[in-house]
Amino acid sequence: PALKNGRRCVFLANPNTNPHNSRHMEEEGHINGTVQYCANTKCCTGFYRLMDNQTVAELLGCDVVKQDCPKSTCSASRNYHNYTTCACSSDLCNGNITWNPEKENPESERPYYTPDMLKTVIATIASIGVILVLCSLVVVVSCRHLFRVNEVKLYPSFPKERRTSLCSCNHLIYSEIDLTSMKLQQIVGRGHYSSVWIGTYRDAPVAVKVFPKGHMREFTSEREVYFLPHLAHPGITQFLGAGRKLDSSEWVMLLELAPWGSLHSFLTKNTCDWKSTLKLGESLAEALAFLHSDFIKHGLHKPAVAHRDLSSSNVLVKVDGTCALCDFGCSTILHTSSSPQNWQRTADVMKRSILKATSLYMAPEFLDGCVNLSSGVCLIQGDVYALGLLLWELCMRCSDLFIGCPVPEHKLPYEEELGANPSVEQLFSHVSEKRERPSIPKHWQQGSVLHDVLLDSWDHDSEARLTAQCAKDRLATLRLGHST
Ligand SMILES: Nc1ncnc2c1ncn2[C@@H]1O[C@H](COP(=O)(O)OP(=O)(O)OP(=O)(O)O)[C@@H](O)[C@H]1O
Repeated sequence: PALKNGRRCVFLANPNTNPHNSRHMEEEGHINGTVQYCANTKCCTGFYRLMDNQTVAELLGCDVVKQDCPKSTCSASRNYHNYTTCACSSDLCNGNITWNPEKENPESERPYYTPDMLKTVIATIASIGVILVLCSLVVVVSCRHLFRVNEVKLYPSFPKERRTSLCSCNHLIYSEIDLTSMKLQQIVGRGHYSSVWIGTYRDAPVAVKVFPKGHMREFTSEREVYFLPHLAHPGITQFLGAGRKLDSSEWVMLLELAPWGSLHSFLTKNTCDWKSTLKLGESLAEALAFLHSDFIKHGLHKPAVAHRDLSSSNVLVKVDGTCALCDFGCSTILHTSSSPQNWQRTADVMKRSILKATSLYMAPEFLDGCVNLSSGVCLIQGDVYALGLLLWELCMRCSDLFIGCPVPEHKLPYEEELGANPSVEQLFSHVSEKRERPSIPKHWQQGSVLHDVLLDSWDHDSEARLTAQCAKDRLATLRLGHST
C-alpha cells in the first residue's frame, strides 16, 4: 500500500534492466503507468547511464535503499563507470536529472563523507554494482551471438583468436561491501603490497588483505582477476568481497581463510606422507590448469590467466589438505584480441610487471630476458616451470620418499646451492646459463612418473614443458599406487 500522501516518483524500467532490480523497485509501491506511489520512502531515485556525457534513464522509481534525500531535485556529479545516480525528495523529481560531472578525480582526492553521505555512497555503489551486472548481461547476450560454440582450451592462441576482451572480462562489478562488521584479529602475512590478517566478517572467520594507500593499482588488478566469470574453483582462494576502510584510505579484500596458511609455512612445520603429498601436488596442478583454461560457459568467457608470481608463499593449504592459489596481484589476464594494438598494450604491461614477480621461481627465459612476448603462452609456460619447483618443494618434505633417512628441513628451490636470498644475477648464471635445477635425491627412481613430471615441468625449453593439466593427469596416475 502507498503511504497516505506518500511520495510519487516517476517509474521506468528500461528493458535492459536486470529483472531482479526492477522487481525490487516495483515492490516499493503501487505503479500506475509511469507513476509509482511509494509505500516505504519519501525518496525517489534514478539510475542513469552516461553516454557521451548525456544521461539516459535506466531505472527510475521509489528508492529501494533507506536513505535520506535532502535535495528536492535530482542531481548527480559522480561517474560510476558510465553510470550515475541520484535521490531526491519531491514528487516526480527523479524524472529529470541535472548532471554536473565532477573533475576527473583519482582516488587521492576522494572526499571525506559525512555519515549520511556515506550511507548514500555505499547504497549507491551497491546499486550501481547491480546495474553493472545488467550491462554485463547485455554484453553476454552479444557475446553469445558472436561466439556460439562453447569450448575449453588449455592454451590461448594469440593474436589470431577472434574473441575480444569486451567479452565478459569487462563486466567488473565494483560494488563495495560494508566493512563495519569486519574485525581484524592477528596479522598472518606481510607481502610487498599488502598485509594479510585473520579476522571475522559478520562473525565468520575470514582472511583480510589490507592494501595501504598507494597500492590501489595492485588492489585493482587482483580484484579484476577475482571478478572474472567462472573463477569459482576449489583451487582458487575464494573472494568474498572488497571495500574501503571507513577510517582510512586503505582498501580491503575479504578472502576465504586458509587455516594452514601458505604452503611455505605449512612445509616448514610439517612433513607429509605420500598420499597427502600427492593430494597437495595434484590439487595444485589442477588449480593452475584451471587458471590457465580458457572457456566459454553459459555465454560467459573465462579467459586464461597467467599467475606470474607462483611461489610457496602464494599457494595456500586448505583444511581439506588441498592447495589453493592466491595473490593475483601480478597476474595477467590473457584477453584475446584481434587488434594488434590491444595485444601490444598487453605485452607492454607484461614487460613492466615481469620485474615484480618473485625471481626465485622465474623461468630461465625470463631471467635471461629472451622471452617471446608475441603471445601470452610464454607466461603460461613460465607458470609451469614454477609448478615444477613447487612440486619438488613438496616432495622434499614427503616422509615416504625418505624412508630410512631423515626428511630434510624445508628449503626453497636453489637455497641449498645459492643460499636463502640469491640475486637475480646468481639465478641467471645458475638456472639460465648452467641450466641447473634443484637436485633430485638419487634414490628417487629415475624414469619414474614423479621424476619425469619434475623434469618435464622445468624443462629449459619452454615449448617442451608439460601443460599444468598434463602434470595434473600424470600425478593422478600415481594416486592409486604407492610407487613414485
Ligand atoms: N586467504 C588466506 N588465508 C590465510 N593466509 C593467507 C591468505 N591469503 C594470504 N595469506 C598469507 O599472507 C601472505 C601474503 O599474502 P599475499 O601473497 O596475498 O600478499 P602480497 O602482499 O600480495 O604478497 P607478495 O609479496 O607475494 O606480493 C601469504 O603468504 C600467506 O601466508
